[in-house]
This record gives sequence, structure tokens and C-alpha cells, in this order.
Amino acid sequence: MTTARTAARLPRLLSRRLCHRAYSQAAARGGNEVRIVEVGPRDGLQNEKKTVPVATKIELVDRLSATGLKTIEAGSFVSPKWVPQMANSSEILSHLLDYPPKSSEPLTYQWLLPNTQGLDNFLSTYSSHPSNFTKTDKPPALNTSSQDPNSMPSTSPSSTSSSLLSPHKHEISIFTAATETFTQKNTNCSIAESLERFKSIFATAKELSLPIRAYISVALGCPYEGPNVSPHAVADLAVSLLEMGADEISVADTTGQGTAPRTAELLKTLAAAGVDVADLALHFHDTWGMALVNMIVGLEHGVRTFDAAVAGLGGCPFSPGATGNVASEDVVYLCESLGLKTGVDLAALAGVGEWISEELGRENESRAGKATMAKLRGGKGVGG
Ligand SMILES: CC(C)(COP(=O)([O-])OP(=O)([O-])OC[C@H]1O[C@@H](n2cnc3c(N)ncnc32)[C@H](O)[C@@H]1OP(=O)([O-])[O-])[C@@H](O)C(=O)NCCC(=O)NCCSC(=O)C[C@@](C)(O)CC(=O)[O-]
Repeated sequence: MTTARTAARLPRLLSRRLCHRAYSQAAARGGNEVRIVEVGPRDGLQNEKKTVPVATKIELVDRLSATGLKTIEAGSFVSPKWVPQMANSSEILSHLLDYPPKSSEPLTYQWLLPNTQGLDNFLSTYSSHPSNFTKTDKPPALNTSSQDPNSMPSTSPSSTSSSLLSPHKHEISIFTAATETFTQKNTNCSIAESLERFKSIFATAKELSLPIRAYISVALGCPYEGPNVSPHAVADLAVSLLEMGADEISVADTTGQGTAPRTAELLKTLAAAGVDVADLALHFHDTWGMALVNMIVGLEHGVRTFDAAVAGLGGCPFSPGATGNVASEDVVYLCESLGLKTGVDLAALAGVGEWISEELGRENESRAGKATMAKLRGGKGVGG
């Protein structure tokens, strides 16, 4: 059942189906292609206790860019006092703009930010690069091809020179949460205040044709308010964010407390509120080992975009005890076992997982990644 407020908004939300939105065509409802949003370089690294050298972060993004992944969240523009590990994200962005990874297909890099200061910091690097627009230039037009959702946006000839043109896109992600306590702990504001902050971000991003993904954290359990987060609160927030202009909603199980029945209930509530599965991504942490189970529930409900981190890296500094994201290698293996296509080379991705685990001195949390590496080394017992 939808809340009265959500029900009242339904006609307006449904009319938005007629508008083009950047991601909905990338993950058509119920198709056999799955889009993986690799969040390892951001969500995966933000909680690492030891400072990860920027060269390692850049190498991680470059290596991931060569695996067939098409969307990579590469860093965040948040307060370095709150999350010191992300302090050098502008250097990673500069690197990607100066040396766009060679890839047979255009990639999309996403950058997480909480407020206009984060957007300004992102834009000061992004817009200053010769191959990108500045505010006074005509912005790149959104790609409108339903055939190739990742294809290069057309750019203003006045602001670019073809030799400098990167084939890749950069987008932004904003984040709020389904509970007041988590929102306060994570961003020092209420949920309503977080939406208020987003208004100017939407205005600028729309002016510059920058697509926006919006996360809703703690959708299936809050470290401060407990596991029973209201699915109606999540749906209401998703509707608000879509109405504000979000191109995609990533519904996040930050604590990994989600179970199959509660994931199903949440997805039904979102659908009843008028949220199209094609506009949804699911973001699972694997604290209780339920991430792949919940992902299958998502697949059964038609979701085709999933966030994951190579080697199962990750954790949120403001969700104590929660472990990493579902491992990208495990997601690829699961999809392949179900006959779904990800476009990702599992062996290449497993190699990246092994490399970054060694670099960080931590256990590789991907079962499929470790099995793939064992198989590549000639292990006879791993099958696969
Ligand atoms: C939102 C704030 C900034 C409010 O933090 P605040 O302290 O209330 O901010 P403020 O506006 O009062 O500013 C305080 C200082 O921060 C600076 N500042 C202010 N904004 C920025 C910025 N964007 N970039 C760089 N610096 C910034 C600002 O300039 C000032 O500097 P000072 O004058 O003291 O030197 C802070 O709470 C913050 O950065 N929070 C981010 C926390 C975070 O990154 N959490 C992890 C990501 S979310 C997550 O993990 C969940 C997700 C998405 O992965 C999904 C899931 O798994 O659930």
C-alpha cells in the first residue's frame, strides 16, 4: 500500500515515464543484460583505515576500466574531515580526463557528492579540462540513443577539439538515507535538509546536462534505528528524488541486514508508489551473506542494475560493523550462471580483485574471484 502522499503524486510520477531519463534505457525492464555499477574505488576504499596512495586508487580505476565494466564510481567530493580517504578524488578525476583509459566502449565514471561545495569542487576540475564544457559553453547533450546508452554525448564544437575528446562520460551521485539518525550521522542534516541541499545541485546539473544518480542508504536496516526501516519511507523518498530530477535511484542496504522477504516487500512498495524498476539500482552489502540472495529477488522483480565492489571491498564509516559490498566477481558469476550478460571479463576482474586485495593487505572477499584465480592457476578441483 502506498502512503497517501505518494499516491497523490502518482499521476505526476507516471507522466515522467514519457520523459527521457539517462539510465532507464541502459537497464531495460526484465531484459537479459545486467548493468554493474562498480563502486570499489569509492564505497570500497572510503572505509580503509590506512591511507591508500592516490597512485593505487588511479591504478585500480584504470585496471577496472579494462575489464568490460562500463560504469565505475571512481571517488567522492565530500568533506575530507569526515572521510579523509576520499580527499584526493580530484586527482583521480584529473587523471581520467588527461589520460582517458583505452577501452573498446565508452565508460561512465560517477562521483559522489553531498552538497554544492562538493559539486563546485567536482566542476572546478571537470570544467577546467580542455575536453569538457565550461558553464558558459553549450553543455554536452544527453545521449538519446536507446541502442547505446553509454555512447558519447555530443559536445559543443566551440569548447572542444576532437583530438582532446575523451570518449567517456562523467556523472554525479548524491546521497540521502531512509532514517533521520543515519542522515544526521552521515551528512549532519535531516532528510528534509538533505533534499533542500540537492535542489541547487539538480539545478546546476540539469543546466550542464549532467545525469544524477541518487542513493537512499539504510533502506533495509539502519545501524542506529534497527532493521525495520519502513519501505514506505524509502518509496516516498525515491518518488521525491525522481520528481526532483534524479535519473536513477540506488536503493542501498548499507548494513547488509536485508533478507529476501523484506527485499521483495521493498520492491513491491516501490512499484506500488510508481517507481519503475528500470529507474532502480540495488546496492547490497554482504554483512550477513544475503547479498546474492537479495540480488536474485531483485532480478525476479525486473531490476537489472546492481552496485558491487571488486573483491567485496567496502563499508561505510558511519555504519559500524557493516562489511563490504557484494563482490563484483560474484555478481558476474551469478549473472552468467543465470544466462544474463554483464559484458565483464570475469578472469580480468578476478585478477584486479586479487591485485587490490594484495595492495591493501586484506582478504579477497570474492568467492568467485578466488575460484577463478585458482582455476587460472590450473586448480583442478574448483570447477566453474
Ligand atoms: C555533508 C558534510 C560536508 C556536512 O558536514 P558539515 O561539517 O556539517 O559541513 P559544513 O558545511 O559545516 O562545513 C564544514 C567544513 O567542511 C567543508 N566542506 C563542506 N562540504 C564539503 C565538501 N563537499 N567537500 C570538501 N569540504 C567540504 C567546509 O568547507 C568546512 O570546512 P572548514 O571551514 O571547517 O575548513 C559532511 O557530513 C560530509 O562530507 N559527509 C559525507 C560523509 C560520507 O562521505 N559518507 C560516506 C558516503 S555515503 C555511503 O557510504 C552510503 C552509500 C552511498 O555508499 C550507499 C550505502 O552503502 O548505503
